Amino acid sequence: MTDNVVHLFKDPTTEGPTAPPAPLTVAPEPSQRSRPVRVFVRTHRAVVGAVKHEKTRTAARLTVRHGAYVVGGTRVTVRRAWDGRTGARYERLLRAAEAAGNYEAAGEWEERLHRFRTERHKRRMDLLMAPQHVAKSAAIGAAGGIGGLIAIGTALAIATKDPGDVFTPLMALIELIRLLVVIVQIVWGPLMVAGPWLALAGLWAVGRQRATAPQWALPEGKRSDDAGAPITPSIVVTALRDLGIAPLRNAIKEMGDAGAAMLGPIRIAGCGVEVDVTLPSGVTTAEVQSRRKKLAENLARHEHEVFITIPEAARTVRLWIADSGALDEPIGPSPLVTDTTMTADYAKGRAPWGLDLRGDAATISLYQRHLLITGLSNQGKTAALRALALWLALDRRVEFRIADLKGAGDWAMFDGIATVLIQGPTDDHVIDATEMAEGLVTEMERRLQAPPGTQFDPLIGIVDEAQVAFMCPAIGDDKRPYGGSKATSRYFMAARKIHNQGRAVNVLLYEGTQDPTDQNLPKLVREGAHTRVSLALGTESQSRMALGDKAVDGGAAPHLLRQGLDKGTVVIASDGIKIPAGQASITVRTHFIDTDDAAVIAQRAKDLRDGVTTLTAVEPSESVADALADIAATLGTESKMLTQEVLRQLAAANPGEYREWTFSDLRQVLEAAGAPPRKSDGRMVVDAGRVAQALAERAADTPESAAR
Ligand SMILES: Nc1ncnc2c1ncn2[C@@H]1O[C@H](COP(=O)(O)OP(=O)(O)OP(=O)(O)O)[C@@H](O)[C@H]1O
Repeated sequence: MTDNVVHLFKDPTTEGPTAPPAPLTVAPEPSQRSRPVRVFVRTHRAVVGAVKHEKTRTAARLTVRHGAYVVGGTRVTVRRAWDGRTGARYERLLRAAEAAGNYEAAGEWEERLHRFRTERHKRRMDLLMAPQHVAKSAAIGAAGGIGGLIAIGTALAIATKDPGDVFTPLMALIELIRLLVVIVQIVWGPLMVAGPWLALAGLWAVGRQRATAPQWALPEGKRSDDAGAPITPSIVVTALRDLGIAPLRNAIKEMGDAGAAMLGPIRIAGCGVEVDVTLPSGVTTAEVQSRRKKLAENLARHEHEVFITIPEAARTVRLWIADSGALDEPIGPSPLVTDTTMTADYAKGRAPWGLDLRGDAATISLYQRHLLITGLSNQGKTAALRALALWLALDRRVEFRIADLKGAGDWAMFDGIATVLIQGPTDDHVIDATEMAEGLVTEMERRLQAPPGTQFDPLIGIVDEAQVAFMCPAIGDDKRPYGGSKATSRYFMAARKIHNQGRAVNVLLYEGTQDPTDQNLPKLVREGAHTRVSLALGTESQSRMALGDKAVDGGAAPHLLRQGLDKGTVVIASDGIKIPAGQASITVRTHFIDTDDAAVIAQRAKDLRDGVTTLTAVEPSESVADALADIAATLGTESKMLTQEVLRQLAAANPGEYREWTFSDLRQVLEAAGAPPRKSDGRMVVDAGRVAQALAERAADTPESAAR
């Protein structure tokens, strides 16, 4: 290698020591460069930060808390002193008794107040004469005392033979008085300094004992103390006072500590307590009921843990207040599951359904009562209805015909018990369900025509998800719709007929429906049920549909049940279940029987029976009335007839079908058939020609003709 060779790499020996890499920084965009923050903004931030700092808050709470103890303690002490010296206490109790409407007690307090005033007057008169008495007594006492001491001194002088001893006892007394004065002089200074502090400490102690500080000023741990605390009269009265009802607040303020006079005894009732509150005049029970949420919060409970009902006594509300969280505990299995020997008696027995809020077993009689159960989706409607059917199935005389218009298998275990079991949501299933209901009507009419006194086995028709039937758009060959709530609607009319006349002959209809509206649960159908049951619903108006106005006005509130959390909790309006006197409804937490347990119970029911063949559809009932043909028959040979007369003759010929028909029902049928009533001489008549033509068109309207 020569010196003129140029290397293509660096000579490591010629490199100096490597410098550490420079740290990378991101240079801000010129526009992002921070501007200096203004002084007042910085000051504002600093002040807000200081105020919001936890230490500042703790200090503020501490100050307010102890200040409130002293102020509150002073108030309490002054009030006690005032009460002790005046008739204020008697006056307060008198007002409380008056407000509670207890005039007997009011009379007694008035009497005591009068006595107190008379005695006070006497004491004051005595006090006027007191100075003279005191002066006289002091003079006599002093003279007597000095005389006594001199007598003792004289005896001492005789004994010691020293005349100077005559005054020795008197001088000893004077020395004692001087000593006392010296002691008082020494103690007075510190007493004057410590006295106010001692008084302050006393007031603070009274305030602390009476808890006069506001909740927010209490230390963290003590603040939430009353959440779920036991219910005492004072808590109930305070909760009522703070309800936001002015006359109630004023009346309670007037009553002061005696506000508890409004309350009856607080009784343990199941997993909570129950207390009756007699409201002062000017406060309505409805006003208290409408503030359930606020009342619950004032009582440190959730809304669903407080129930307000109206008992028999006038101006009284009954509060049931659950122990905190108790309603969220499971209630245990159904006796139907645990007692494998259980049987049922349709007429005299009661189905074990669950527990009421007091924790007592809730049993229900199903004898001769139609039933309706509603609720939002997935709240336990089917399970609750099925639990009743499973109990009934343990009475081998009961025949079931079931249409489950959801068809998810919830009722599958009744295969082999029910004589009809339709399962599915389609229009065809609704048609089958309608024919099943019409079959019940036929059987009911047959029974109604039997000789009086004939006994019939119970026949229970169950239509679960009945809203599917009411909303079905299908129309039959006779142009009558299966769904809807017109006089021509087949399911609706069948349900109504069973409601009207089925009870007495033990033909009953149980319907389960979801999320009720006027369309999917017509008024006449919901009002036809004797036992009305509701799970959680969305609105008060739905609760009124489900249970009726009377129950809701009396405090029934399924719309306040918690969707999803209160599954299986039902509100019941029925005379089949024991409802406390004066109440219109009762809340029951039902036992949950799942599908597997239901199948086991169903198997027991099958074992009691001789083997039932279950049909999955029914033959259309023979007796379903053909309104158009009946109208034509009524017209006979007449060319026209007054609509009123047609209605009268229809009702006379088939009262079961037409007794409740009105002009609008008649018109609907005729219009649907294309033969509407017309006016003749200013009066509405049915035209025989039009009816005959409609019948002829209907006869010609076959599937084949439609295809042509
Ligand atoms: N008594 C009960 N206690 C606790 N949970 C229950 C109770 N009854 C039902 N459930 C729960 O609710 C679920 C739904 O019950 P179910 O099918 O009876 O409701 P549904 O209201 O009939 O529903 P759908 O919307 O299908 O009509 C059940 O699977 C069960 O988990």
